[in-house]
Amino acid sequence: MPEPILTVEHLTFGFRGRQLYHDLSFSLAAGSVTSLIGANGVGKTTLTKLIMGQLTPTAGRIIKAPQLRLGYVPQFRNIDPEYPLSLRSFVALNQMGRRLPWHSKQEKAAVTAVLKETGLLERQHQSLGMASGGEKQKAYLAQALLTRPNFLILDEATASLDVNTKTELMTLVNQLNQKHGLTVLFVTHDLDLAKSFTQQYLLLTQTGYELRSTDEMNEAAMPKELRPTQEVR
Ligand SMILES: Nc1ncnc2c1ncn2[C@@H]1O[C@H](COP(=O)(O)OP(=O)(O)OP(=O)(O)O)[C@@H](O)[C@H]1O
Repeated sequence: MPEPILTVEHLTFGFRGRQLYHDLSFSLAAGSVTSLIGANGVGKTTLTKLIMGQLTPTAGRIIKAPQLRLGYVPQFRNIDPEYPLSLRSFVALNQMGRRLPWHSKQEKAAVTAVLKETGLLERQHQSLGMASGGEKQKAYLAQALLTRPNFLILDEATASLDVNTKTELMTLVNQLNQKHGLTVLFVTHDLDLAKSFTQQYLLLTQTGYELRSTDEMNEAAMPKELRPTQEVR
């Protein structure tokens, strides 16, 4: 069993008197692919914020392995067709801490590498505003990959994509997992995607939680809101 890259111990947290988790404990092995599932409002995004250090636990602790480097792919939001940047320039926005006002050779090579890895290289000069939903989502993924994370949180990253595009994105995420040993935490409502593309699931409910292999997932026992696959409107 690989070392845990993240351990949550006895976590308690809530907002204004409403407790979201009480005594939540689990650990994620380096290189594991986990879906984080649960009904609307149960606290999935809040848990990702606690992991990213944007919120502080009321009790308990979150232990990160020293080598952990987090990347975050946000929920897909459509982008104005007039958005002025190309896919390439959008991805390069995440090149933080540049000392020079222009991109060095190495920085350009790093952008090219992530564009290639996400299959966007040929379309790099396409405007982001006019790109397809799948290309936009891959651009967010490429942007997150630019900082070379070894732990990627995808927050409902596929929610408004069509089935083929969701499958393509998750196939790419699985390839990154296999090639680089990337640990993945995939926040989703989609049980089919969780079963097909993740090894285990962390289910949050109002009364507790469970972390199990997706092979053992019993869809009929899942919270009602999760059972039908959410489809694209
Ligand atoms: N900053 C905040 N202040 C107060 N309440 C908050 C705050 N952020 C979230 N909440 C509440 O905490 C609960 C959990 O929110 P969270 O976004 O983590 O749920 P979620 O499981 O990700 O939901 P969804 O599936 O709808 O995205 C919700 O009731 C939400 O309204």
